[in-house]
Amino acid sequence: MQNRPSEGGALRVAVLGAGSWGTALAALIARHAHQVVLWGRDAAGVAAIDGEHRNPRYLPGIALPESLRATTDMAASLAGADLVLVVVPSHAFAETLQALAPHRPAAAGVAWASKGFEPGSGRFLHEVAAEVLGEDVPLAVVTGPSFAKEVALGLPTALTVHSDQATFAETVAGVLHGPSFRAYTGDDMLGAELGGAMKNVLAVATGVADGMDLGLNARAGLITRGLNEMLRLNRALGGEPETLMGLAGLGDLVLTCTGDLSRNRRLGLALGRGQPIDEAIKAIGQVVESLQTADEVMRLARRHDVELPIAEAVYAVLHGEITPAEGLAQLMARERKAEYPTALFG
Ligand SMILES: NC(=O)C1=CN([C@@H]2O[C@H](COP(=O)(O)OP(=O)(O)OC[C@H]3O[C@@H](n4cnc5c(N)ncnc54)[C@H](OP(=O)(O)O)[C@@H]3O)[C@@H](O)[C@H]2O)C=CC1
Ligand SMILES: O=C(CO)COP(=O)(O)O
Repeated sequence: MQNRPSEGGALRVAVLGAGSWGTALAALIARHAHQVVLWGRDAAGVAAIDGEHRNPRYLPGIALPESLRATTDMAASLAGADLVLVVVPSHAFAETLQALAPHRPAAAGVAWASKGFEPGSGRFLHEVAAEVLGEDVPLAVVTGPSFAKEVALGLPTALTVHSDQATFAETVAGVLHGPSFRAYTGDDMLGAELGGAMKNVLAVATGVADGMDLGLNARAGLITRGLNEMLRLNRALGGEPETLMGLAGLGDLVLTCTGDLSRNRRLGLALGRGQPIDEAIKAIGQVVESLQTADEVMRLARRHDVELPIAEAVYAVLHGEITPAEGLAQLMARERKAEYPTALFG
């Protein structure tokens, strides 16, 4: 792996995490003529990306740009970087930030495309980032409906970049935006992260329902009432409702609840068909964020006294406390009530 000097207008971007999403985003940014170095911890995977321009484990059969460089040396990936994009699973987020901190060039802001919370604490990733990196480092979250495979294939995609610093959101959106990729911006990191995390839990619920052949009405009902759960927790936490009605919330919820490329939906499908959870996780063979996120969503819900019946049923199914059939019975037996007992907007 050899770094080249950057040319006019092109930024140097370090992408940390060489799984399916990190590789797809690195390839997208490299196709936009920026200089991208992808860091991964697996030497064989990195060698295939750097030398053969492919990632056989995570994006089989997809050609990557020849300009995309890859390395297992994190310090080398960060040398001269204008921008850092972290794309590891949420459980590895804090340790990756700690590892990158000493090598981050002073001017490089840090964005991430991971979806979830810090396991065990329920902390948002922007809270973790501010603590590890310090309050002065520009931070941004990249989120929205975006399956890695489709982005890697160059299919049209729209997502959103939220930051407290408008200029940093513009910088991050600027490297992502291109002929087949629309990157919007916003300033609500909390709402954006909440949507991206919660949709994974709700995708398990619709997967379970579809696995049990409960029909299309059940699926639409779960998506809509799931959105309501997102909005209720978001209101208690102080996020903007508009964020949840956009790409970071509704958009990603619809994608993940209906698209079979979703690993969280596939976990739900397997559980709904009666497959044991360990077998299902092994068969998926990639990160399934809901396994940690369900715990953290319920931790936040209890802390803020918000009722989330669908997320709670998913939590109980994932922990083997109830069967999918019992989860369904539990949801259907709930009291009849107003659709909006309290206003969610305004
Ligand atoms: N895939 C997608 O379509 C999308 C994913 N996301 C989010 O992106 C994040 C990453 O997921 P994704 O790329 O899909 O996951 P994958 O399962 O495709 O890949 C996981 C990657 O993370 C690496 N990894 C695992 N643990 C660690 C660790 N402790 N330190 C460093 N690297 C580690 C793996 O390395 P190794 O191979 O060595 O195990 C692998 O490169 C998740 O939060 C996910 O929700 C968001 C939008 C779309
Ligand atoms: O976040 C995603 C799409 O936006 C990917 O979803 P899964 O993690 O369920 O595969």
